[in-house]
Amino acid sequence: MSRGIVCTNMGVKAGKRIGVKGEIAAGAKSFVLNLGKDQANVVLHFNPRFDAHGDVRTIVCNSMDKGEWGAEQRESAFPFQEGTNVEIFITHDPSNLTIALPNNHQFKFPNRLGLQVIDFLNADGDFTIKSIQLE
Ligand SMILES: CCCO[C@@H]1O[C@H](CO)[C@@H](O[C@@H]2O[C@H](CO)[C@H](O)[C@H](OCc3cn(Cc4ccccc4)nn3)[C@H]2O)[C@H](O)[C@H]1NC(C)=O
Repeated sequence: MSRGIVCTNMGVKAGKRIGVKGEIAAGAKSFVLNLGKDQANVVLHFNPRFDAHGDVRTIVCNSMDKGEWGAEQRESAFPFQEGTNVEIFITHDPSNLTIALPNNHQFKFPNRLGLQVIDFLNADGDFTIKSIQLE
């Protein structure tokens, strides 16, 4: 499995929206989007698990601060199908990130790092990014 795309110096300020469009592989087990300052300071680790680490069709989110994981947060909605294209939108403010998913699902995750600018994004696992929109 190839490691995914890495974006740096994105300069996305609070209130701006990041749109990530990509393809979920057929037979997908899990994929990751990490957003933050850099790979050791991740304000959102977004990890839909089709079947991984004992989780089935569950979105697991976390943060990483100076290389240390925070507490996991699990979401009930799982509007993903393996082998399909999907678009995910992320916005942030000083308190929260808002993640908009297909089928009008949306949830919030705390901005534990108090990050004001998102510079880093990477993808990993069974997901191929096709486009990234900064608006
Ligand atoms: C109950 C005691 C064990 O707890 C388990 O501990 C696992 C290991 O720490 C937890 O799994 C980790 O959860 C982290 C978030 O809290 C991350 O998701 C860890 O994965 C990091 C990662 C791997 N990759 C590469 C990758 C990603 C997707 C597919 C293929 C490769 N990219 N980021 C993932 O390994 C897993 O979420 C956790 N489960 C629970 C219920 O707490």
